Amino acid sequence: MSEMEWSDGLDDEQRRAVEHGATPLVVAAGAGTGKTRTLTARVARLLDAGVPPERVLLLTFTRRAAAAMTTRAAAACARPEAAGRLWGGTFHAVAHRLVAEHAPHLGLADVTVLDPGDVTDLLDLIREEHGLTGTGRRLPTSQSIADIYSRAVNTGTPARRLMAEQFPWCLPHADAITGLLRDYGTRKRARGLLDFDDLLLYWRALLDDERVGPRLRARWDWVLVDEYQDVNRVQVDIVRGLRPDGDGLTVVGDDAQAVYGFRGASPEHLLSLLDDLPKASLVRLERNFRSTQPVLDLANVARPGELRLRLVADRGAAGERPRVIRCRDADDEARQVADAVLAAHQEGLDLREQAVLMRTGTHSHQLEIELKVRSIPFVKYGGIGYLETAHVRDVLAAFRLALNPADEVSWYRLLTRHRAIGKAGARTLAGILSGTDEGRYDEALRTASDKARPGLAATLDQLRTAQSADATAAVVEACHAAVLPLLRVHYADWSRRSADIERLVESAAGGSDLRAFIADATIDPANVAGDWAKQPYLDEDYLTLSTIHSAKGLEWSAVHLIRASDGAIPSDMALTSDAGLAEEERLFYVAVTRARDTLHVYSPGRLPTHPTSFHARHVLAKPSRFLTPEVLAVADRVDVTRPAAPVDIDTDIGIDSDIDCAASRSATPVTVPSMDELFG
Ligand SMILES: Nc1ncnc2c1ncn2[C@@H]1O[C@H](COP(=O)(O)OP(=O)(O)OP(=O)(O)O)[C@@H](O)[C@H]1O
Repeated sequence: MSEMEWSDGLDDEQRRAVEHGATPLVVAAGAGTGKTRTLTARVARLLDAGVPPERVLLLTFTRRAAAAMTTRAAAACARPEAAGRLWGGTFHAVAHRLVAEHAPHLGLADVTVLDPGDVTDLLDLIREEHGLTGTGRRLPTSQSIADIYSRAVNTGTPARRLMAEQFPWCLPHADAITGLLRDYGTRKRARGLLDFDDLLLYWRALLDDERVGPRLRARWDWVLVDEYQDVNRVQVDIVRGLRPDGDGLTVVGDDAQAVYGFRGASPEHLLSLLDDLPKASLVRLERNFRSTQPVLDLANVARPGELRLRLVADRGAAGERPRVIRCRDADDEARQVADAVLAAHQEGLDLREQAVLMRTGTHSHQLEIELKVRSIPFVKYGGIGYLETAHVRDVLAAFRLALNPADEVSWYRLLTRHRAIGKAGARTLAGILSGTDEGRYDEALRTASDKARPGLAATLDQLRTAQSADATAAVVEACHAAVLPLLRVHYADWSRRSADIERLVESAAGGSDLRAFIADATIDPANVAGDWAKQPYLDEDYLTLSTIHSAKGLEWSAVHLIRASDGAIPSDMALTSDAGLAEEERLFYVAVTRARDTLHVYSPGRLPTHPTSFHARHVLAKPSRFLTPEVLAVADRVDVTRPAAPVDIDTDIGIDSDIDCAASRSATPVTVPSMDELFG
């Protein structure tokens, strides 16, 4: 009945991909060519052909994408019940399900997942033992150490080499850091803790195991992977382990949109799949359903990568040429953007249809001030994800303590939220509270300072109640009561955060399995805030400010790309390596392909040396090297600089890159290979 529905409106190439048989299929899909629609239709076709939903595994980069695709696929073939039976989710979520299912084979009594913030907390907790505390000299942050760990594990690079190449300021502490990282691995194993990288390493180990591997492989006939250009080495091994000869495998990706090199991803993985699987077919999607041809003309000349896709607009040749706007400085840039946004709004374009994209979250500081002054509501995404969800993680820490009073990392986290408890005090108290001693709560109170004691006593009271409660709702309520006063102490914007927390608490209390709730919320933290956060402080209509990373996969009618100056895009942090520079070029491509109708690219000639200070020194900046003569030839150039601004010297600006983290390993009957050799 439903063929028409799932195949409705597909173009010829999309249809070829959807109707392809069981041999391996690589879909090279340019920006805006309907990857999502194609993958969804392929799943729907499989279901329509009678494939049992549980034989299909769909791996995506966000939970939201998986949910949307499985629901739509099931609906398109009139089998809504199939949505819940399909295996769909992020690599980490599916890994968690499988690792939990095979916990006994892995020698794990329980599976407790550490999110990237917990990893930093655990490193913070144990760094003192490795001589990495004190105020006598500048020391690497726990965040930097977590980054070193994760990159070493994800790329198989020894930590010392990695430090020499990418974290030179950490090299004087190399011995202490490698010692700390070995200890980190040991502690995790001893406590049954798994970080995000462990989830993938354990999944790979299960596939490599001679008893479990064949059973896992036999579970699915069809494996579909979205955004394959963003998989790392371990994820490649998992996909190949699931479908060794490639039969039933479909991967979709775009080598020009690979932007997760810092997590060990590489566009090479997409390209090498074609070499590794001789039976593989390649379908190229080049018809773009998003943008006007003038926007695509710019995207096509800016496009890096091997696949050489040339996008053609389904909408025909008409459209406004992109503009490259040369402005004097960051303030000027902010005014230009605000003017353009308001002008478009006056002409009827909702703010929601407009976005400002930037390489790094700190680039919009001047613009945010300008928007506030001119009463333009906006919401900002990216770059501050973990800080934004810090309060969510505080509640999760309380939930974990309700289930497991020996969880030292969660104690540490909650203790650092108290008035008058610093990191050193939190380390000592976490050691006491996570012990087995009957009188540990009293001992902790005796150890705490006079100032800290009342707050700590209140927290411990509530947690004791939570630990002895049976019903999930009662556990959740006591945890909520424990955390609320801490939010007030710790966060200036606590009232907004406590509104978020109420949603989260309601949702947790409504379920029966708090353990599963915690695991879900830990594995997909950004979605937790997105799904449950109320946003009462926003107008109905607001402008989006986003890092390019967070804008991936999204689209707006009008896109303003700011700071297209060398040192910002490409980020000066990336200029030291060819690979880094290539990734910046792909980010530029991702940014320009988000625009449907209007694309404005701004290039200030002077940039502040510090993102937030009003008295910051300014340095001169060249236009981004990605604004090549070919790019400029397909754009209208607008110069709003004053003649006085010279622009021909090198940049010297210190701009952070927004970097994610995570880290990992462990062992037992199913052998997970040791990563310790990386930390020698
Ligand atoms: N066959 C089609 N006919 C009409 N519109 C389509 C078709 N396929 C996709 N689209 C539309 O094109 C737009 C882009 O699709 P989608 O978001 O799936 O692209 P994408 O390939 O994932 O893009 P990107 O890689 O840039 O994120 C969407 O608005 C989608 O509805």
